[in-house]
Amino acid sequence: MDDAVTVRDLVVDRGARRVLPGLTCAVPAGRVTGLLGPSGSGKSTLLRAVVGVQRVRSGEVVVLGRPAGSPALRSRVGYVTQEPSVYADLTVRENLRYFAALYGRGAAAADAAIADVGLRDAAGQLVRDLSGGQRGRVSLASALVGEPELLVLDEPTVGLDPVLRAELWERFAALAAAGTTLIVSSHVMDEARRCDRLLLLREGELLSDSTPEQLRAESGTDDLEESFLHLIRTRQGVAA
Ligand SMILES: Nc1ncnc2c1ncn2[C@@H]1O[C@H](COP(=O)(O)OP(=O)(O)OP(=O)(O)O)[C@@H](O)[C@H]1O
Repeated sequence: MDDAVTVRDLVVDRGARRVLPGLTCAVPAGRVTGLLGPSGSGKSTLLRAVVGVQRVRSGEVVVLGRPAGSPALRSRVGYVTQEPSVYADLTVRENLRYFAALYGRGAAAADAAIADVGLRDAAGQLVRDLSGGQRGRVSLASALVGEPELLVLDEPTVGLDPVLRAELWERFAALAAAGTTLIVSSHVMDEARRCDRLLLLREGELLSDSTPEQLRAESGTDDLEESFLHLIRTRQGVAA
């Protein structure tokens, strides 16, 4: 299987801190890859490097065959940050029509993206009047509307209720089935089971690159949270 993203020996410093000390990993094309790890482990930093907005000290990040951040990737990669980046003084529909137009798409694509994130009933509302979770979904829709080949989503389900969260994960799986590559960061281990592949980060190091099934088998538990803890303890044991 082809890799949509390859990261080799990536070193990133943020402030005085070395956040990624030499990370090597890959993201398979047409799959949902979960990027998991505790708060501060470097997930957002890695995602920023993949979309080409992170200053890197050394190493290589190749995205869809080109260096991360290449102008040619702009319309092929969608990025949704933790902070919703949409226009508060426009309605949901106006936001989506605007983003659709940027990608050369029309009103039908905008409406479809609104429906995809479950906001049809709020389409006429100003974004500033929405809840935080709803605003996040508008941001997600603004990336979906461009139908990018690679979708990079930084904690897209934060603040969502379980029903919506499940619906979004179904949507991610459907996108992957249609050929889109998704990288989804989360620190909710429950979401790990919905991924085809899992990258587990801890303090900027890749603890594991496997599937949910492999992870469970290796640790002898069905609980992915337990598996993660098992992995950390094993590594600490090895390091001691
Ligand atoms: N602008 C910055 N200047 C200095 N250090 C930073 C900056 N942004 C992040 N860091 C540090 O880099 C480390 C990794 O941060 P990062 O946001 O990549 O982690 P994360 O795994 O995405 O965390 P979370 O799950 O909480 O979003 C943290 O220790 C953080 O304090």
